[in-house]
Amino acid sequence: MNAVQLTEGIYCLPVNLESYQLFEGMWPMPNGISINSYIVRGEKTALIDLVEDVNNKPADFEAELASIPVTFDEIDYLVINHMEPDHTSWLPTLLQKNPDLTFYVTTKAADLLKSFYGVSENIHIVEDGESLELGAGKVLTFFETPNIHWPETMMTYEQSSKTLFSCDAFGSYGTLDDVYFDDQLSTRQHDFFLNEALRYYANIVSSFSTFVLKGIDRLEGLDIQTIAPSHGIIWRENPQAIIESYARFASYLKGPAEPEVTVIWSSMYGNTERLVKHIVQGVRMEGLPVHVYQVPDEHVGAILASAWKSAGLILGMPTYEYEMFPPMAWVLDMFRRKKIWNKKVLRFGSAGWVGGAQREFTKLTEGLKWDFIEPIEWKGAPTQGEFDVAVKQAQLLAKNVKAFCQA
Ligand SMILES: Cc1cc2nc3c(=O)[nH]c(=O)nc-3n(C[C@H](O)[C@H](O)[C@H](O)COP(=O)(O)O)c2cc1C
Repeated sequence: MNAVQLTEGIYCLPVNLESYQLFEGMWPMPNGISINSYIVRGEKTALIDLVEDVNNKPADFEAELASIPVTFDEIDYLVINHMEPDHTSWLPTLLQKNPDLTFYVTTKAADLLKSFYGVSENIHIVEDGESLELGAGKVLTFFETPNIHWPETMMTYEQSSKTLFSCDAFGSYGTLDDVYFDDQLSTRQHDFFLNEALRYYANIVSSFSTFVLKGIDRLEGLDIQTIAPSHGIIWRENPQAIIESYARFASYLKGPAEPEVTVIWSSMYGNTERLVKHIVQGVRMEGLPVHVYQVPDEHVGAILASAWKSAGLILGMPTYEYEMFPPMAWVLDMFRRKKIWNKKVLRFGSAGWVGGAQREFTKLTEGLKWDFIEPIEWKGAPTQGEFDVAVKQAQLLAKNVKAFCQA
């Protein structure tokens, strides 16, 4: 693949990771992901972010660099917006090819450069707002945006083209194959990338939502014509679309999220499962979209995206050894880690004798700022009475969600 030109002297070098890989070693990527590096060329040349040293992917990066053409010894500066290894793990090889390049990094990134790669020379630590003149009109300015997504993170802005190299912020899952810019997308592809942005956000960024909002505030007043993230599509027709999407995703932390309900259920022998269709019916009677996931069949990566976006959650799980069915406890632990907060919530589930799931549910959801309605728990098989209560409680939950979203 060739490098993709953004404008005179500025190129994207996207490298695709395939869908069989797990991102961060745990997140399924049904549509893969791209890792985008950028070249900015004035009289001097800067490389912004790097490729992961995995599955021979650096060979793609090298081919794209050669297509510009830029040789390794022509790279004067390596700007590292973010030290996570998906953007840096090929650094030792790059240094062998060009030992003379100068790093442009934040103070915290300099510490990580040493601990991850033993690099402590040729480092220029940038001040927040500092600029680097590359010549031929190209000027890079650096903005510290800590904790989107690691503490050392910064963004880089190229003044002449008004391009913001935003690293993980404004990124999405999904490979870049034959389209690279938002103006090349069909409506379907546009929706696809916004959905991939939501799933990426829920998996990778959601815990840092407060910092996302701070980062977006920090960019206030900056004339941004292009958002060039380190994952996914480049937004040059309407950069506000992805900025506003990220601001909206971040706002779900405090709620309300969207007027939708996510139902997540698990069942060993079908007693809990038998309530699901009545639950769904109750939500639909209130006219709200409802998304249904079975645990553990569905990976928590997909569930997180739906739960993050929904103002209402309904969770079904039976009792297992005096606690809840364990795969559901794992989902709830992930909800805690990823800050799935401020939701309207209903729980349902079958037990055999004394129960125990509800007790653990109460414990695991402490601190999530969830607003519960009366749970539905019964012994053994559900009766018509439980089916009726399921419809009624799901309807009540949906009503609460609507009121929450209108408030
Ligand atoms: C391995 C196992 C452990 C269980 N432990 C408990 C328990 O500690 N307390 C309880 O009240 N019921 C317990 N039960 C009974 C289930 O909660 C009960 O069968 C329930 O109806 C299962 O719901 P399901 O059909 O949706 O899986 C256990 C069942 C199994 C299979």
